[in-house]
This record gives sequence, C-alpha cells and structure tokens, in this order.
Amino acid sequence: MERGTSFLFSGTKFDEKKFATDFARFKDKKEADLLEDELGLLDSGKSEPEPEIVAVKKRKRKAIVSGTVEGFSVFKTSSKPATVANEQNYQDDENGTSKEKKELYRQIERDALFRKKYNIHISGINVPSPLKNFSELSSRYGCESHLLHNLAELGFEEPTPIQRQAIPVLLSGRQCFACAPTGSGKTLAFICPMLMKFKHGSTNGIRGVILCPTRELAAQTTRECKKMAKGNAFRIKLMTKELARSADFSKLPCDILISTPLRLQLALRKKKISLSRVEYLVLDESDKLFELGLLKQIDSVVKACSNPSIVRSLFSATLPDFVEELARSVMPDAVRVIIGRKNTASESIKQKLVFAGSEEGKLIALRQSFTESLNPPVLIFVQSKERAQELYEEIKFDNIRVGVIHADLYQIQRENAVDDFRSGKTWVLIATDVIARGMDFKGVNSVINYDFPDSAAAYIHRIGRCGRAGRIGEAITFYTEDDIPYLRNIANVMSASGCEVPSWIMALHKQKWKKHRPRRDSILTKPKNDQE
Ligand SMILES: Nc1ncnc2c1ncn2[C@@H]1O[C@H](COP(=O)(O)OP(=O)(O)OP(=O)(O)O)[C@@H](O)[C@H]1O
Repeated sequence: MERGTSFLFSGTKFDEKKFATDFARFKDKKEADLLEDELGLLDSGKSEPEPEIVAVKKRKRKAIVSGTVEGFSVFKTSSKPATVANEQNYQDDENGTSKEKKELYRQIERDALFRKKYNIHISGINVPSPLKNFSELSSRYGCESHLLHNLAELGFEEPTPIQRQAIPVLLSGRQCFACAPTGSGKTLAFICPMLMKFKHGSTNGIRGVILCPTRELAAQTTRECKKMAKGNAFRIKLMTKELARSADFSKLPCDILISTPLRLQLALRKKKISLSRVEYLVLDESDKLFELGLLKQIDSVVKACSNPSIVRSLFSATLPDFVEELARSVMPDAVRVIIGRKNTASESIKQKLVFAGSEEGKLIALRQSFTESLNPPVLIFVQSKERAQELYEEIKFDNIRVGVIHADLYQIQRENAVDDFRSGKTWVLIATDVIARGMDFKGVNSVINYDFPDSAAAYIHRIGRCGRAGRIGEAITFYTEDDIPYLRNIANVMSASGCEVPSWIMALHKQKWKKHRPRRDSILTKPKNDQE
C-alpha cells in the first residue's frame, strides 16, 4: 500500500477532544454563515475561447440508445423558441439602421467577452445575454422583490456562471440543456426562472415539475425551492409514496411538484393527477434519468406534460454524448450551455489514487487514517448495499460517529442517516451511489472511494459531494489489482481538472468502461454472527 495513507486526511488528530470542537462547528455554524464563506465561487473559472453563436457542430457521435421513446416525440411539438419582449434579439434586422446594427454587434461582443470571463460556452441562435448580477433579474425581467430578498437572505450575492446564462435562457422561454460542475449552483438556475415566471401561487393545477433520480435529492430540491419561494404563497410539493398512491391532485393545490420518475409514474397510473398545464419541466441529473432503467418512467411523464408551450430543460454535471444526441434530436432549438469543460470534476477538489493491495488493505488504510488524522465530515462510497452494511458493521465500534445509507434501508432510516450527517451528529457517512448525485452536504471535507467507482461519471458525482460552491475538498480513491485496468479512465478526469497523476498510470490503456463492479472479498473481518 502507498505509504502514509493518512496524509490524505490533511487536518486534525482524531480524538475525543477534537470531536467536540468540530462537532460544534458542524452543529452550530448557521447555513447563512457557511454560504457567506462560499462566495469566492465566481473567480475560479479559466476562460477557453469559443465562438459565441455557434452552429450545432456536426460531430460523429455514438449511436443513441436503441428503441424509440414515444414520449420524447412530444418534445418536437413545442420547440419553437419563444419571442421575448424583454430580451435583445440578435437577429439581423433588415430595416434596422446601421447605428442599431453597430450597437447590436457591440452587445454581442460585450456578451462574448463576459462569457469568456466566466467560462460560459453556448450553442444556439439568439442566446440571451448572461446576467451581470442578480439585480438584472428585476431590471430585465421584472423579478418580484421578495425573490431578490430571499437570494440576499441566503447569502447569494453574485450569480454563479451557470446561473448567469441558464436563467436568462429559461426566462426567454427557450429549452435548454446545461452542463456545469458539481456544486456550482444548478438547482437555483432552474428554480429561479420557474418562480419568476409563475409570480404567485394559483389553483389552476401543476405548473412546474422537477424530476430527480433519488428521493433524497427530490427532498433536498423541495427544501431549496421552498427557501427561494419564502414570502409567496406557492404550493411546492414533494411527491411522497402516500401522495403518489392516494392523493387526488385535482383537489390538492400544487404549483410545483418535485418527484422521482417512479413515484410520478405511479401517480399518473392512478389517474388522479394531470400534468397538462405544466409550463416548466426540469430533468435534474438528466444523464442518470436517461439510463435505461428510468427511461420508460421519464417517457410517460414527458408524454403527460402535454402543454404545447412547455419549456423543458436538462441539467447535470455530466453530459455524455448519447444524452446530448438524444436531447438534440428532440429539442433541436434548445440552447446548450456548458460551463468550463464537459464531464470534468470540480477544480477545487484535490484528488488522489491510493493502491490498497487488497480488501483487507483498504480496511487497514481506513482505520489508520481514522486514528491518525481525520478531517470530518467524510463521505465513504462503496459499490453495493451489502458492502455498505458490512463496512458500517466493521467500523461502528471504532469510536467514530458513523452512519450508513443505502437502498435496502427503510425510508425513515435513510432520512435519519442524511439528517444526522447534515447536523454533525455523525461524522462519517458510508453510502452507496444512492447519494452520489446532487446531494448538497455543507462542508464535506473528504470523499473516500473505498470501492472504485463503476464509471467516470460516477467518480465525478461522488467526489463532487465535497469542494462545493468554491470550497476546497479532498477525494481519495482506493484501488486494488482488479481496478488497475480502469485506472486510466479516472486518471483522465483527474488530469483534466488539474490534478497530478503518476506517468505510469497515464501510460495505461484506456479501457472501454462497462459498469465496473468486480466481485470483492467481504469487508467483514469476523463471521457475520460474531458481529454484535
Ligand atoms: N449564487 C450563489 N452564491 C453562493 N452560493 C450559491 C449560489 N447558488 C447556489 N449556491 C450554493 O452552492 C451550493 C451548491 O449548489 P447546488 O446544490 O445547486 O449545486 P449543483 O450544481 O446542483 O451540484 P450537483 O451537480 O452536485 O447537483 C449550495 O449549497 C447552494 O446553496
């Protein structure tokens, strides 16, 4: 094993005393304070030149997922870009005077420079200017004052790059697919235009739907949406199991519904919900939602959202070619917004690979780092529910406040695991990929990939639980002999985000990656019955 695994947890000695201080830090530090710390976010982007109004590049791409997806044809009916009264139109005006034309070109130039500064790359015609600041929400779009007040209360002083561009795009009634690094504020980028467009709560049926791949993420997004809507009588509902099974939405006022695809599909089957008035549909973590297991559910939701002027958007930190291809084919006029480079990890995360030799080696390395130094909160990812439980059983008596979360737990246990970790009651959370996407735990210092991730996207999302909103984070990935063929794939992500990778790893062949989940020896050091 590599010497000194514990150096990876740069920081404090792991003893009871230290626990007390840090525990207080997690518990007592108010969210607003934390957010204030996070405002360095905007200066981090490196510019990469790209022409401003770019025709869709003709690229050789991989074949799209086979099989037709009926509901997606619905996209085609509503993809005409809306005319925006309040927005500059870049199209050449035949009758325009040369003075007006000159001003238009100047504006295009100013926008191009501004986008370059914030590493914003766009494709599409007539893309609205990015936001210079949040007050433009009211000067350009007539944003209600309570919304600006809520932004200020949350400590959001400046829009992040994705917010600067995606908000005007969606407010202009344009469909959009957006890719921006983990922790870069995508949630607000799709919530804000919805709340602005809806203005007030109404009893006319559901107007906005946000789909998230997991219940935990749906619950978090609901909470964020409510925070932003504070002071206005919006009905923002999380689709719970009970609501999906028995609620009659014709009698249940709801403006914005946040759900997993499965629960919404269940409710649609019961025929107690209508999505025909939905004006905004967001597919968050869209590449995950487009995986084969969820595609049918997504399809039935898309079909049910039959309003011809609906605005659909796709958001994720990873946008594989097949998703982009699918999105392009069904939303031909959509604006594409990419922040930085596609499919890269956040640059504020220090990433390391550690050879652990064997399963036993991993456990020794983990224990060693716990006893020598630990900088909680720490998230540990493993490849299966069984292994999550095993690792939990192994370290729960190690004088560490540890929790576990995976899909085999009851809903209440999952909720408690998340709440305990958020509040600082637990310091280490062992998890499967169920919380790898979208979860925003404030101040996670380290992510440990105890088991090698099964794809480059999984890696990017897992480690993206730290280093959020401009903070720094540390990601450690254990590997064994079984994982070596896939090292290069992770190494590429690491080097693309500026981390050093040993040259022998960069010299390895890139393996074609099919979900890498090798059979691994049990983590348990004692037979199951001997574990208390
Ligand atoms: N304008 C802003 N200024 C400061 N902080 C912000 C701003 N917008 C969002 N944040 C904060 O940044 C953090 C990350 O935001 P968010 O969860 O939306 O990231 P994300 O891009 O969706 O990440 P992921 O890809 O992991 O889902 C949150 O804590 C959020 O409150």
